[in-house]
Amino acid sequence: MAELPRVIRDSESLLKDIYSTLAVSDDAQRRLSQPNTIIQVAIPLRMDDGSLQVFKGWRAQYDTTLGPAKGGIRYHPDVDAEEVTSLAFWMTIKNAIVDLPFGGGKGGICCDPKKLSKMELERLSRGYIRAIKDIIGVDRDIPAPDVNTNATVMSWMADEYNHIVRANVPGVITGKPIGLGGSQGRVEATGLGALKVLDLWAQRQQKKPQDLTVAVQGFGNAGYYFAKGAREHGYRVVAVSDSKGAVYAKEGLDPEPIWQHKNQERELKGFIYSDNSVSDEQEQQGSVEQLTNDELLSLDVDVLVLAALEDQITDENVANVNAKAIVEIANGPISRSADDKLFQREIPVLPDVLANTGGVIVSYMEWLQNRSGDYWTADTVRERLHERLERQSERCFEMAEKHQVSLRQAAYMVAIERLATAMDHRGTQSYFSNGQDQ
Ligand SMILES: NC(=O)C1=CN([C@@H]2O[C@H](COP(=O)(O)OP(=O)(O)OC[C@H]3O[C@@H](n4cnc5c(N)ncnc54)[C@H](O)[C@@H]3O)[C@@H](O)[C@H]2O)C=CC1
Ligand SMILES: O=C(O)CCC(=O)C(=O)O
Repeated sequence: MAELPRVIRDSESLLKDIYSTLAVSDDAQRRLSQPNTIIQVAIPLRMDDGSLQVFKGWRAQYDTTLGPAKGGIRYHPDVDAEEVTSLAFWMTIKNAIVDLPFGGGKGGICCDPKKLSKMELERLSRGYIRAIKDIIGVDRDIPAPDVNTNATVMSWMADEYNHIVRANVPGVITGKPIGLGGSQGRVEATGLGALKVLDLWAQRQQKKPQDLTVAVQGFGNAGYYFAKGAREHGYRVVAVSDSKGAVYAKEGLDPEPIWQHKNQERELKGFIYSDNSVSDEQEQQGSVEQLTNDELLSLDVDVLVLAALEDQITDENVANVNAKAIVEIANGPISRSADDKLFQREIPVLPDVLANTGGVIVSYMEWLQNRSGDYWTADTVRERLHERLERQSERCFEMAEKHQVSLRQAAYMVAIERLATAMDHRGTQSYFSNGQDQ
């Protein structure tokens, strides 16, 4: 990569503002401006028809001052070195915000998993681990799920790593299935963590869930659990979308039958017309409409939740946003300049680096449980998740009020204060997760 990754170029003005408010040493500023390690690997895959394809994969470790790198693995046709580096930067920031003893990493394979059979997917996942085995490890870099990867993929990966090192090391990967070292509560943690952050923010604004309408872009793992939990907490979820389209009901949707439909058909489209599993309530209302993705993004709702991918709100469509507040569950769904425009319009954004930390927090708990061999109940996981989110969200809310800045800027300030202090204490001869002394 000839120049700095886009996320760093885009964050330049945000970081500059932070450096002018907080006393951040020049050394720490320089360190934060460059990724630590990024490797590109080739993964040969024998296809079911006997042919050979070679896939490109990456693992980036942006910074490991606070601990081993931590972050998910994404399977998507758009994955490239720049994307994983940006995502690893955000992991560095978010792990620092919620005070985890981890640095930031992210990985991915450029592929379309929908076009691979289950056996091909397993061989590809195992091949990826063989290719990156030297830079991961329970105290080095701990991958986890992200877009298009799940607990089954994580169990293949952990199993492959165990074969390589000839030992059972469940803590090298988190997000595994329960029974194979997975933690209670990990699958739903990202969506429910974001809901907790929204609850805390709404409480502070003296807003009640019953008075708030919600639209969710991205009805995948995170979006589904968010929508389900939001409905249970009393919010009115009026719309959800996936990559092919959206459904809308003014009176509110029940996410459960929509999720069943999506799992059967692999898309939301056609939900109301072809599906018998529609809830009684929806049937009585008979009012579920199909919308385009663009229409969902411009709905006049109290809360728009972005739970799909990066760059969904940009200069091109930010003027169409009619929501009163936005929650980012996806990483980087709002471009930097669109974010500035939302701030000028006084539309608060609960930023990704705080709102989507539920997943990595429960991954941390899984890692702790794997290391101790002592497994916790779902209640214990939930209580600890809520307690950490309450403490760290309050810190961000207070920082925003004290400095009269956006919640994103406040969250970055919390992270950079922690990172810079650790970097200054640590000095320049740091051990890096790639195993090299620098
Ligand atoms: N799974 C996790 O633990 C975490 C996920 N995230 C982020 O949350 C986001 C979603 O992750 P998952 O739910 O795990 O992925 P997923 O793959 O389960 O779901 C993504 C959903 O977004 C939909 N989608 C894609 N493009 C869309 C578009 N243009 N409009 C509407 N929907 C679209 C897909 O159809 C799919 O339903 C990603 O950005 C991920 O990085 C962040 C933190 C943790
Ligand atoms: O669970 C983890 O370790 C990280 C999840 C992730 O990739 C993310 O928060 O974006």
